[in-house]
Amino acid sequence: MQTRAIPSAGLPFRKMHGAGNDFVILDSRGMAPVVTPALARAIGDRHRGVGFDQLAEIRDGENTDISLDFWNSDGSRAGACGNATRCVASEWMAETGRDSVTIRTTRGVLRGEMRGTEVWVNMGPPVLDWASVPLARDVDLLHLPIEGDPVAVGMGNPHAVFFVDDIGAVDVAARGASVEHDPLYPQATNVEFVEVRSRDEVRMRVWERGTGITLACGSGACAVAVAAHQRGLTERHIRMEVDGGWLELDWREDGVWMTGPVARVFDGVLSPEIGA
Ligand SMILES: N[C@H](CCC[C@H](N)C(=O)O)C(=O)O
Repeated sequence: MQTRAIPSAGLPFRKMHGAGNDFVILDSRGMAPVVTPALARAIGDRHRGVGFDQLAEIRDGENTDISLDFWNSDGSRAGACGNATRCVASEWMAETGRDSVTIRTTRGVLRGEMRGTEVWVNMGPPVLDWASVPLARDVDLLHLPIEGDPVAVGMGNPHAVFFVDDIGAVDVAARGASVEHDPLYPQATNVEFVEVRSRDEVRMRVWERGTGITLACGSGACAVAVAAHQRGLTERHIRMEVDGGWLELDWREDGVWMTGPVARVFDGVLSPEIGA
């Protein structure tokens, strides 16, 4: 795809948090996209760039209000990013005064809407067939042949959800890094660890594919809500404590809906040298 160069005046960006999941957001509406894998890595470098969990590039809608592309800090694409979707949906509705938004992503059209003061986003239905997660072969998604008996769920990106008795005892970095590249996941996977506290509340910690430990992961939270309900552990509507705060998930007929805190942190301008 044809990308444009960073203008000599620099590239404006916005830094936002969604429950501590942190994003650099670029707005390329009306222009060619600017992000390449190398630029994503440069901006994502916390010493030489800005640092982020994901980079989100807003693009013109295609029969939608807007489109969104997501990148990880290692330069790979993230097929879904629930918390950045909530951040952008919230900003767009505040700017336009509208109470709903449609967003095209690589997994299809997502919808955000205001419910009172809360911004809810429908992250779409879970993907529950092995080839589309994707997994390498036909296995029982509810009991993967990986130590720790995880559940596989696709939310536009792959997830492996582990249920544990004591989340404080899990070495998220060590386990996450090894499961991320398990051969059962040909495109690698995001890895979630979950302690179920009641039928409506869980605690979750996450290792993100291409990024590492983050304070929250929206698509991961959706995958956890689906996995926990499928295992018979929780209701369809739950509260989830993550390292960066609380999310609320509601698995309905039309998809997994999610809400939680969003924060605008700062606006800045990247110098053209960042891409050099
Ligand atoms: N933080 C994101 C998910 C990033 C997933 C990414 N690490 C991938 O490669 O799939 C979220 O809120 O959904």
